[in-house]
Amino acid sequence: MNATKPYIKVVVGVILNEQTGEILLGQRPKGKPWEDWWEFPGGKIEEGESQKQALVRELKEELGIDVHTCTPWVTFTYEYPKTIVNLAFWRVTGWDGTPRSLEEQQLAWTTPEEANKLGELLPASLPPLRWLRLPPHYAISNIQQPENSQAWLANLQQQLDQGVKLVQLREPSWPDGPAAASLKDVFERAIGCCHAAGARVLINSVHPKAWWKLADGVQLRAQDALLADARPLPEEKYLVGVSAHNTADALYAQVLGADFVVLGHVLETPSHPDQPPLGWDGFASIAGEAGLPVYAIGGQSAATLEIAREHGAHGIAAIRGLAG
Ligand SMILES: Nc1nc2c([nH]c(=O)n2[C@H]2C[C@H](O)[C@@H](COP(=O)(O)OP(=O)(O)OP(=O)(O)O)O2)c(=O)[nH]1
Ligand SMILES: [Mg+2]
Repeated sequence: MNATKPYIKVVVGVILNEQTGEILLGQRPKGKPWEDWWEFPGGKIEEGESQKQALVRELKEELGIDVHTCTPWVTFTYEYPKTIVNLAFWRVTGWDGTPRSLEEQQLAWTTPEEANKLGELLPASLPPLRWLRLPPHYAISNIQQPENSQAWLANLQQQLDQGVKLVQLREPSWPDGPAAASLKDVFERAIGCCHAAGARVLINSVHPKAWWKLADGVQLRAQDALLADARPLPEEKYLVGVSAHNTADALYAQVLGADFVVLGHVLETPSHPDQPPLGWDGFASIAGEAGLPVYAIGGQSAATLEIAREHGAHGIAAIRGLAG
């Protein structure tokens, strides 16, 4: 990056109506750089302010609302022709008052999918719109044995019925190996169930590369991500997730152009009894640097989604089912 450009720290609110999935965007006021371009409400962090203080102040100034529920989401840096902007995106889910235009800017509620119909969006705001399409729950398979396949498929169907929209197929210890034809059969059936329910499926990189495109993308193990020198599947059609255990793994996911990170394990978990957990503070400090949406993994269930979000998670990933 060019060090002579001004470096601006900005906080941005993803104001989310959790019932409809809509977000609030605004058009930049006349007379400002990028006038008339659409953006998330927000602005520059002032000297001595925390991100949260700046967020609350900006949304009061621009929209007249009093934010009471918000959590850090993704922070990343974007280089414009004349400036370098560090953008801290926060999810805003609770506020008093009705957003109204206080800077003569147009406002619009829209979905992440439809946002581009409003007009031109600030370039740095496009990745967040893509990330917002990632669901809060990421279910991970745990079939283990061919004889468990039927019961597991039934359990998968139950999770899909409960609204799970993202699934990872990961069977590193399949008896005939992770490339077995018997496993491919089960995966093909699982992919069929997921697609019928409008859910996307990623295949773990322990399985043959030829299988990844049967699904909607790949979940790279940390060690496989470090060996890749480019994103292994194109962005238009596929998702790429990266598993991370530390800051270096998470930063490398960003270098690869991955869509998201799965970071853990956060809490004690029977699947990793020997390694110490990151804990929520360890998770938060790595997630804050990842520059991508981060799923928390390790000891997660629906009951931990809120605490995960308070520590900067996009959502949670779990193999033991996400209910309860
Ligand atoms: N608010 C906001 N700013 C964004 C987004 N994407 C993006 O690149 N930016 C950049 C544009 C600007 O360079 C900077 C935010 O500056 P701003 O002009 O909104 O700052 P401000 O509200 O404090 O306004 P001002 O008092 O300085 O006029 O961040 C976004 O989605 N929302
Ligand atoms: Mg602003």
